[in-house]
Amino acid sequence: MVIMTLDSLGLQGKLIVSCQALEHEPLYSSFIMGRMALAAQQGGAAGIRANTAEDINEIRQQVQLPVIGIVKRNYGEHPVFITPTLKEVAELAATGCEIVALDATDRPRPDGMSLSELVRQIRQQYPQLLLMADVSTVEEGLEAQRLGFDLVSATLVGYTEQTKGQKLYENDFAILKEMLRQITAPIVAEGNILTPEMAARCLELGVYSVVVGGAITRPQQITERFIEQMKQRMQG
Ligand SMILES: CC(=O)N[C@H](C=O)[C@@H](O)[C@H](O)[C@H](O)COP(=O)(O)O
Repeated sequence: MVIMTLDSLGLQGKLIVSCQALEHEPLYSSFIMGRMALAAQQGGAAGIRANTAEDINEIRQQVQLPVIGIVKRNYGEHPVFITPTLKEVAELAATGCEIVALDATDRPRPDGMSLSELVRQIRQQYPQLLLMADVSTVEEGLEAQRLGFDLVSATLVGYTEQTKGQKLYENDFAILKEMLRQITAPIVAEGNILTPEMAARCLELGVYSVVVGGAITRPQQITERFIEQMKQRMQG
């Protein structure tokens, strides 16, 4: 078993492209996500973030880049859906992905396991995996650091009850700045990074890596933004 260090993956200062499409989305297909990843690699991405073992297996056939794996799974009405339990971690470990990202918010998990116990069990069973904490607040980031996560990502800013309506880029990435001030673990900028300028700004602020999803791999979102700008210009 090869134990990777984070630095050996070459993600520092680089772009990671999230290639995800859920069941209700037009590009829902492992084949298409594999090709999205290939396009990202050709464009110079240093890593890929992807959802489900099926997509990751296809992506790993197409590209040689490190993969951050997640499994989005809904347990009833439960709000925690990014790699919620050990079951999803086991599915990801089987793909050989280098990093597993999981919900590290302070919300209860669907199986009732605490975050610290989950991390303990993952470290014991899958010592080869690097762990990324998807958080929504500075406090959650600090707790993730305390639990020994290898990376802390702002993925869930705006997506929890506590942060509803917030956008990561607001006030020149104020939350990110606060995370960088208080947390010494590598910080990842992820979520609503819509332009190359925003990605560059995050790096300038000192994040370890930037993850961009929809602005590169969700054409329905990209189309909407074009239309919105065009409408605004013609009305204004
Ligand atoms: C909140 C949530 O479910 N985030 C997910 C996490 O993997 C993905 O749907 C996002 O696409 C990803 O975080 C990248 O963000 P954006 O697509 O905004 O660049």
